[in-house]
Amino acid sequence: MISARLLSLIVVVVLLALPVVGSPFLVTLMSHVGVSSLVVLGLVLLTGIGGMMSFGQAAFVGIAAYTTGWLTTALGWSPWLGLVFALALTAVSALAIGAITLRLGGHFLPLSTIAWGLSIYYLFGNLEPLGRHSGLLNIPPITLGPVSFMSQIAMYYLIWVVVLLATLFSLNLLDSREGRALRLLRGGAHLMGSVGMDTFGTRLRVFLIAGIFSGLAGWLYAHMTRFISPAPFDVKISIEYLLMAMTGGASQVAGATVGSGLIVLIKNWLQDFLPHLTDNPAQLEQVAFALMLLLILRFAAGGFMPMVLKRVRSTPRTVKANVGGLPTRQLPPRGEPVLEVEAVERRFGGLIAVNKVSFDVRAGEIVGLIGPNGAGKSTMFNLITGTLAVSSGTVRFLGKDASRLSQREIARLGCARTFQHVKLRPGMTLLDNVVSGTYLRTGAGYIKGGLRLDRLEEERARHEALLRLGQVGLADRAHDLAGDLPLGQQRVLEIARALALDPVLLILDEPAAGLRKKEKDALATLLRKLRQDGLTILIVEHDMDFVMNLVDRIVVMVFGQKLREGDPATIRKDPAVQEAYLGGLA
Ligand SMILES: Nc1ncnc2c1ncn2[C@@H]1O[C@H](COP(=O)(O)OP(=O)(O)OP(=O)(O)O)[C@@H](O)[C@H]1O
Repeated sequence: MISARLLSLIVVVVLLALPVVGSPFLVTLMSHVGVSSLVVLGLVLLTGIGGMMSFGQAAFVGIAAYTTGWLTTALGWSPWLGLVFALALTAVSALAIGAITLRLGGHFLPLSTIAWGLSIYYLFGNLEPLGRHSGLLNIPPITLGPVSFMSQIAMYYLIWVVVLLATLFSLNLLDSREGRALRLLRGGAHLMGSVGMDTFGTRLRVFLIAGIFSGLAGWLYAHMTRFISPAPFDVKISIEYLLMAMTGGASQVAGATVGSGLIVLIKNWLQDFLPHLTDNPAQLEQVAFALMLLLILRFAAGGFMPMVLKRVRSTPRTVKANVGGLPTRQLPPRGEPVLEVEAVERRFGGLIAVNKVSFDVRAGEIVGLIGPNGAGKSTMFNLITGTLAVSSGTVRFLGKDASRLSQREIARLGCARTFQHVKLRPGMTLLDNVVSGTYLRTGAGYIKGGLRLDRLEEERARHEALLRLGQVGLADRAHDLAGDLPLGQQRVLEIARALALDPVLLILDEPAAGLRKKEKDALATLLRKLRQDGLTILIVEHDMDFVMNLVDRIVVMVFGQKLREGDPATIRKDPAVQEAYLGGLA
């Protein structure tokens, strides 16, 4: 085992020493690895972590390269001004393309990036001022005061400084508030909305960051090679970038450099070796790459980095105490209406899942919503939390009409929920899953997160999360992965995440399912304690003993309608309710 710190130090020392000990050819090759790493780093964030496939990254590299290339050759501007305009144009293109395509689900996003990549490639090849397919020549080198980056060695150092800074920024970002939003993207919009995160905004921002990393690569590439033509910005090269990400380990930041290094070196070796085998080495190179892709998918789908990380020791960061708390909200006085559901209806085509149901929930009480399978309970929860839109009727939350509000807005008002089908990020620790619940109580954005200017707030959020984990009895497993918990305990973990929102109303969908008797008792004790502290709770649960001994009031639903409402003792004796449950309550 080697420590992560020592390994990083070794990498930096090797990179520093390489121009001294390596051949000029190796230095040039490694500069190309660095440029590719930047693009692939963006793909790690976008595809590996965010789950969005893009075949258009080479086009962003091209936009930046051509912008700086044209401005510095045709207008004679400084490469630094070229950088400003190259990044600005890349950012505007990424935002425009992202705004149009990122709402598309399934295969439409990758398909649209192919279309975009192809159109940009043909645009470069057909515009007279950009030199058509011959490209732009004599692009000037970068200079900084007396320092010129004309030599390959100077350029090498500049490129790797940028790569290391971008890598650090990405690592910091992933360990920040917005980075957690990015890591939750694969959990889906309902999970993100339930903790107040903006799915589309997060997708757009990471698309922008990946575009800017590609833009930086394009700027460096243009002033390194001093000549550009459309070929390196083709969709084929975008596929190569994806191959690099997969080879390194698409969800690992360090995988970007490792994957770029491996593919650039293999490509270089193939270019030396294949001419001995065939007269048409270029085509055989494509075949070799296709084979490599298949082999990686078959035998090492996670890429190279996870194998390395198994041998790297990293100790979890301790959670600091005495950092102060996050802001908390004032709970409404006991007995005041928190939730008012009035004649709410939800149709799915011809099916009426919830049919003009009305009830209310008052501050400081626990209300149970029960009914046989398919009665419409989960649909009702989804209507209350904004996960589904009501067909008609009104949902009022703290006196405010919330019928048309989004999930995020309802979460912001103080409504936190758990899900019938658990929604957690299994590859994140328990602590990180719960910290994601503090999203609305914290404010650090991308810049603060990436530059690590968010530490005090982050420590407070982590402290808060540990307290919530302690409340549900999971503090000793804070640094374990959520996916390692049994399903019943994952439901309890969802409660801790919901509590981290500092809610007024806690909505629990079958929280006791999968728990053992002792764990159910502990959960009931926790919910009673929360009620005592003034929290309002609405709960769907099939375990009748659990519900009857816990709640103050029960609403019974059958076939989408409200059948009865009353205290547990009355409901237990009600013949209509017993009939609905086929004698199950008697
Ligand atoms: N998205 C949907 N599209 C179509 N029909 C749906 C949808 N969601 C729920 N339904 C239907 O609405 C009805 C109520 O379902 P719902 O899941 O709300 O019931 P439930 O009381 O929560 O049941 P269970 O206890 O089994 O979870 C069912 O007939 C279900 O098939």
